[in-house]
Amino acid sequence: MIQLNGVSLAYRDGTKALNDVNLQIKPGELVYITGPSGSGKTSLLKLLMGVETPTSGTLEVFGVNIRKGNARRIRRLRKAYGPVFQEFKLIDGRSAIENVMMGMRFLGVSPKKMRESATNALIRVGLEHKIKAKVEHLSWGEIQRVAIARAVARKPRLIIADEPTGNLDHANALKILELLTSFRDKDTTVIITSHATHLIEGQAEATYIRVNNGNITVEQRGEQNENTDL
Ligand SMILES: Nc1ncnc2c1ncn2[C@@H]1O[C@H](COP(=O)(O)OP(=O)(O)OP(=O)(O)O)[C@@H](O)[C@H]1O
Repeated sequence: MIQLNGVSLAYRDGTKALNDVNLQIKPGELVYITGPSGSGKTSLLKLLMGVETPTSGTLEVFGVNIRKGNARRIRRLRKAYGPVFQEFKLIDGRSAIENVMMGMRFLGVSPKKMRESATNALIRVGLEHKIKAKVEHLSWGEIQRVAIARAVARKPRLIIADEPTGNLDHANALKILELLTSFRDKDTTVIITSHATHLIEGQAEATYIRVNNGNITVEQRGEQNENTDL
């Protein structure tokens, strides 16, 4: 469960990124975050990841209070995340599988198990033929798939993807969204930010968070919120 009560975030220079956000995300939800550039989408993700802490209000992720002074528990909480962020670049000169395994370094998993999970994740994203390919030789769509494999090989409870469709044409963007959403199950929450509202609006079962100038509105479609406690 993710719970935000009256959460605001102001950066050190005084920029107010989020104002009084109230939100609850249940296990197994598919959540899209949309909104114009600079509206606060990434700031919201940074809070959920514990990279930033609320300036006011309370934020709890899987029972961990995201606040200053709670760094150790937040670090441990990060094992439950599967981040697909542009900033976490893949490492050139290394193969797809090496990159996926690097994402699992701090999980305390044996090298054999890491290789097995990484191989399965690459197969799941359709890259079985590129397992040993150096990432700099891959297409942009394939790079996104490696990034997704790196996230899901961690067997996360929360997959967070920031603009995963950027730089992709319509058909490939749709495939990446389909792939990401396919990892949602009753224990795995998937949160995706996107500018591309035309790509994501069609979902029958999803929660839409629209961010505008630091304020959010939430629309829930379909049954997913009824069933998550079963
Ligand atoms: N580290 C920071 N210090 C100061 N201001 C910041 C910082 N990061 C973001 N901001 C500001 O906070 C506001 C929200 O930014 P944020 O990155 O969350 O927007 P966004 O909706 O993700 O935008 P985009 O779609 O362009 O990525 C913007 O005004 C931005 O300039």
